[in-house]
Amino acid sequence: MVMPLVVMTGVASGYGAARVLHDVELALAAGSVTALIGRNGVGKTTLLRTIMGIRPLDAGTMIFDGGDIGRLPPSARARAGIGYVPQGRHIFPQLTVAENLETGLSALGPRGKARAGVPDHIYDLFPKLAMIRGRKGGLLSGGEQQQLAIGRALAGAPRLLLLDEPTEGVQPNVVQMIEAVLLKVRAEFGLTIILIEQYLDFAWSFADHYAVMDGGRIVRQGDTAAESAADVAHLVRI
Ligand SMILES: Nc1ncnc2c1ncn2[C@@H]1O[C@H](COP(=O)(O)OP(=O)(O)OP(=O)(O)O)[C@@H](O)[C@H]1O
Repeated sequence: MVMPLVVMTGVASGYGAARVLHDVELALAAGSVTALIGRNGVGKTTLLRTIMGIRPLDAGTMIFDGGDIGRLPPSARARAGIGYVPQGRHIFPQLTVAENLETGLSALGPRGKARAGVPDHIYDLFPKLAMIRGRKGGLLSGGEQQQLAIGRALAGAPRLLLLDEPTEGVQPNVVQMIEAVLLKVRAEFGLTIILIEQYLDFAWSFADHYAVMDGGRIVRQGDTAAESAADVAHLVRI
């Protein structure tokens, strides 16, 4: 059997005394896309933060590519190959599009520092960003900011990409474009992806697997090809 790229066992995490994640068990095959779904406040964002190392691993183990990353700081996890597109995008408003993208190169370590500028393939994936590369991040539309946040994460050449609600606050035609780009990078780079997504139609069109969170645990998971979104909608509805 091929070793999964990510294996989480008994993962617990939270915010100080407020324990949010309890005993999370999740394994991701290399090249797979998993939609992480669930009601508001059940711990989806906290799980991505814990994988990235922004929240501490209070219990359990986190294996990435055969190595234990559970105690590594976020910068080391980024260098190991984990890219993160946070909810709200967190782009730098005073930096230009090009400068924002360059911050993503730090995940490449010394290779990134030696690199002159943003790799062409990022602008090829997002032609709009090439057109507005000199514009300040704070002036971009929601859809442009989302493209920038994804482009910045991809500039670090991750093998695991964590996407927190890429469709939030983005117009339908931009959602389609983002979906097309994600499918392309997945096919070209064999990326493994975890996607937090409220729109089940989008989740089902893009992901191979789904995992439902409730109360800080994964309470159900399966293949999107084997079940319809309607089968799990009641677990997600507010
Ligand atoms: N910085 C923080 N400090 C303390 N508690 C927090 C913090 N961030 C989130 N929480 C709490 O952790 C719990 C899980 O939040 P989390 O954002 O992980 O949920 P979520 O499933 O991603 O929800 P949403 O879909 O609304 O983004 C919630 O009860 C939330 O209030």
